[in-house]
Amino acid sequence: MRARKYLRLWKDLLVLSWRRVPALTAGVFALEALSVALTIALALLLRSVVDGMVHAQAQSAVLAAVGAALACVLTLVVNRLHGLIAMFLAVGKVGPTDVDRRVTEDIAGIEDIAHMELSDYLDRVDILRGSAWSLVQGMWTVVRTGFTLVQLAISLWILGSVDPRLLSLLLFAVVPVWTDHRARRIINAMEVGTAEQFRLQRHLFELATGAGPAKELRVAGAGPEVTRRQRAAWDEAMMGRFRARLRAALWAIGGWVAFTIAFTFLLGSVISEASAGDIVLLVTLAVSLLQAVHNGISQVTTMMNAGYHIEPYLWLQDYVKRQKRSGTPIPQPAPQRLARGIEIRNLRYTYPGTTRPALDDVTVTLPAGAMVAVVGEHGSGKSTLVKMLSKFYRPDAGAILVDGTDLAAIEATDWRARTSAAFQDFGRYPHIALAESVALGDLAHRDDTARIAAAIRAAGADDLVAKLPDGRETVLGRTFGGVDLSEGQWQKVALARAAMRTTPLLLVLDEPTASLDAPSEKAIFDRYMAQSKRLAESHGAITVIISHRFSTVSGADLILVLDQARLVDHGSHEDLMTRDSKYSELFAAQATAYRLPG
Ligand SMILES: Nc1ncnc2c1ncn2[C@@H]1O[C@H](COP(=O)(O)OP(=O)(O)OP(=O)(O)O)[C@@H](O)[C@H]1O
Repeated sequence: MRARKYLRLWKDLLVLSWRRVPALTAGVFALEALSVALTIALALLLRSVVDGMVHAQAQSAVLAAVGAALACVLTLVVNRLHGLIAMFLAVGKVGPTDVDRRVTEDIAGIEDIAHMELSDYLDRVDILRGSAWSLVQGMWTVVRTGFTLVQLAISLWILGSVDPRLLSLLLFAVVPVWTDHRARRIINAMEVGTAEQFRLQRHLFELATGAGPAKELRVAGAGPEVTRRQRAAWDEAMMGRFRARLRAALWAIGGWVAFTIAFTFLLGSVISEASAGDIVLLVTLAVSLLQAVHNGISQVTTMMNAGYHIEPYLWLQDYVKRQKRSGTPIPQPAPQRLARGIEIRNLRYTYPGTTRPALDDVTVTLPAGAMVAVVGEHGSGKSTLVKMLSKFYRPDAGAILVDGTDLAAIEATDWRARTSAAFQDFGRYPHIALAESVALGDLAHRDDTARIAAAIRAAGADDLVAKLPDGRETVLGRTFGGVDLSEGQWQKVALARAAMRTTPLLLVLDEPTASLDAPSEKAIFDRYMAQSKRLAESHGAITVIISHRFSTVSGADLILVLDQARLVDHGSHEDLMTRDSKYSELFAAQATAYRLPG
């Protein structure tokens, strides 16, 4: 089963290579065949040289010598060309462009984002990152191994014709192949086993050296501790690797020692019964046989090495297939407008790798056209709820019904096209101009400058644009030589992105003003209130806003109060304030702290 999958993958890659670079692909095959022919020809020509000399046939000896010299020169040329074409051009052209693209398309093709939190997935993607060339190289190694086997078979046939005992060399050759295989397996298991430690140490390294966390680490004096942990993670991973490599090396050396002893013994026993020409042929072929076995072994090793990349690649393909299969067979389009609203029914969700649900048995209806606020303490499940409304995760239990249709049955891309969102952990995209960054909110309208300008205005980012050296065309972020922004300014760009879509059914604002000053916050909220009303009137859109500032949510039509993954209360501000609710408790606490009017 596994072998069949490997063969199918190699066949796919060969077909891909043929389609993409047919001349180079044919060239590699031709060079491989030529290389085998030259090796055998050289051995036979050398025998003719010696036999010609022994039997005083000068002319045939000279001719054979010229042929042998030509074969040597050609072998050198073929080897050079092979290295250039096979490894540099064929692998380089197909690997990064086609295979890497397949991997990113596969990953992007998964509807939800739950896999991005699975360590299983992360470990494998870590291995696959930038290693597409290795998959293609693996395929070419298989082709090369095929030609090596042909060379081996011809060499053995000629050796057998001199003395059949020499055929037993093949049996001895199996020993180092097997021990090398074992060694590779030990190394593969170790690579996967230590991937998490390496990811951890890389993360800690970035933490210790990155500009972002530098301030916090210095103030807290946590730098040495982060460095200590990074070193510990590195040492543990390296020690694991060292031990595995040592064991692997012992296996490999053992196999080679056994083979060399057998080879020497066999040569010694047949050399006395052969003619002078045969002896030259035998030695030449034995050397080439040894070379072929050695090549075969290193090719098998490379193939095993490719297995290290093939396994995660196949796992990812299977995973993508399973995910796609588990979706709705015939997804439905999102409605044009919301008539009733979104019904959340007994919703439960637990993040992969955790045991406590982030949302548990949440039931509530968000009426069409409503402005809904979600409040609750940190970690109560607010962001999880809006991410589920955006169809990023599949519920463990319960459902989200959009005008009566299960969200799970609605085409994800269609639903996302009708969703506008500014998330708490918004993206920065520090390599493109501000206008382009805003246009990412709705790529279909990326050239609509009027819409981009309106989105910037809606997010209150006009002032920011006025201050930038090239206005909307200013490249943002220091990483690529652009202008860096403050946290609040980045957040305004994210908000502008969320304002690009003019007809969303769902507008999600997860702490949209957390990094903004009070006047900006007030102005933006007033604008969002107005926008929310406009969207509600035109197509029944629902706005869901998460905020820790109670003064801003009190105007919402419906307030959801989450506490430890559960919905503990819901209603309007007035409703909730008249009751002895978690909301009134939190509101009172904040009012005392900020002297809010009740
Ligand atoms: N990617 C994740 N993997 C595992 N657990 C997570 C993940 N994201 C959130 N959680 C956990 O789920 C629970 C709810 O998190 P969520 O982010 O929804 O809370 P929140 O109310 O939005 O918090 P905050 O106000 O701090 O943003 C928390 O216990 C959190 O630790």
